[in-house]
Amino acid sequence: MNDIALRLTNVNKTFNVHSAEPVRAVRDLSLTINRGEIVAFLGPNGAGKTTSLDMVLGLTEPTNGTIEVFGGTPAKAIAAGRISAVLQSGGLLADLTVGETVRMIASLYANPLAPEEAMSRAGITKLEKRRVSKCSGGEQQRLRFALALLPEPDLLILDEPTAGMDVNARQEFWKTMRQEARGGRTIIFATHYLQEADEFAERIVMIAAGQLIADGPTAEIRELTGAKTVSVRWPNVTEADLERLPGVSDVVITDDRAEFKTGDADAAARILLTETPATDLEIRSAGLDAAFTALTEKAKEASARATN
Ligand SMILES: Nc1ncnc2c1ncn2[C@@H]1O[C@H](COP(=O)(O)OP(=O)(O)OP(=O)(O)O)[C@@H](O)[C@H]1O
Repeated sequence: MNDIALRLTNVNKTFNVHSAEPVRAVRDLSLTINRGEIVAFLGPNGAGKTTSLDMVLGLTEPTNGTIEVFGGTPAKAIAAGRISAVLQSGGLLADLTVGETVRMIASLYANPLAPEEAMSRAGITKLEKRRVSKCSGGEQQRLRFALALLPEPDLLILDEPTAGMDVNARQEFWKTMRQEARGGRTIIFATHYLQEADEFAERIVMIAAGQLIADGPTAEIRELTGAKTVSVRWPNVTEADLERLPGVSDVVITDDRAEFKTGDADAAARILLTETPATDLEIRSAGLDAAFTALTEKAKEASARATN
């Protein structure tokens, strides 16, 4: 059996090709996603996430390059009910109730999941009789999720699925989604919430200015910046004491502790523990936020070099 769910090969999408200012929304994107993976497309506004996912969903065509979903075209995968999506907005009729909406969409499929089951899995059974117009943003997202489950897709695409949800709703949503993933679905979601990618995805594909800037397991992406935060207990320490350590920056001294960043945490730790009064040493990897900023800067520099 072929284990590949999605393969993009040198995909480009340029809007307004013939205008004076074409927009290169996606540039030479190549990646392979296997069945059962949970992947976050992470990037700032305008990075090209929605455009990439729209192409996977067959809503727009690449300018060039190829996209294969389960070995065929996106259109074929959609027709077979193997791929479905929870998109950012739109697509709901305000005057229908939640139950009517789910039953109506279910009637369009040959072998859908039972509407009650879809509502139950999306956690909206209690909302069955409520009009869509009266549902909160988060509840409407759950309804879209119930609709996406109807064809029992192998690949679920979620474009900023928790936009408009508060913290509790967001956590509930991801709890449901984890259960779906355990059932063997491939899940790809776009987000600019670094924490969401960090907590939920197994793999992060970082995109900035239409280009892939990093791709790997979540922990690996966090490691990519190299910089680590070192914290030690050292009463009466001064900034001058820390300056002799390698690559120190961002020093913060509070009460009896000092915290700083360094690109060579091992060397700093060796000196701290053998040549100074420092004790209780902790080393942390930089957060995803820092990794993202550093990688975006690197991508900008690379892009500037390429165009100069
Ligand atoms: N139909 C279009 N015509 C012209 N430009 C477009 C079109 N759709 C998107 N773009 C441009 O393509 C770039 C990528 O947009 P896209 O919506 O894919 O980014 P995104 O990463 O999903 O951003 P966000 O997080 O804000 O949703 C942006 O510069 C956007 O303005």
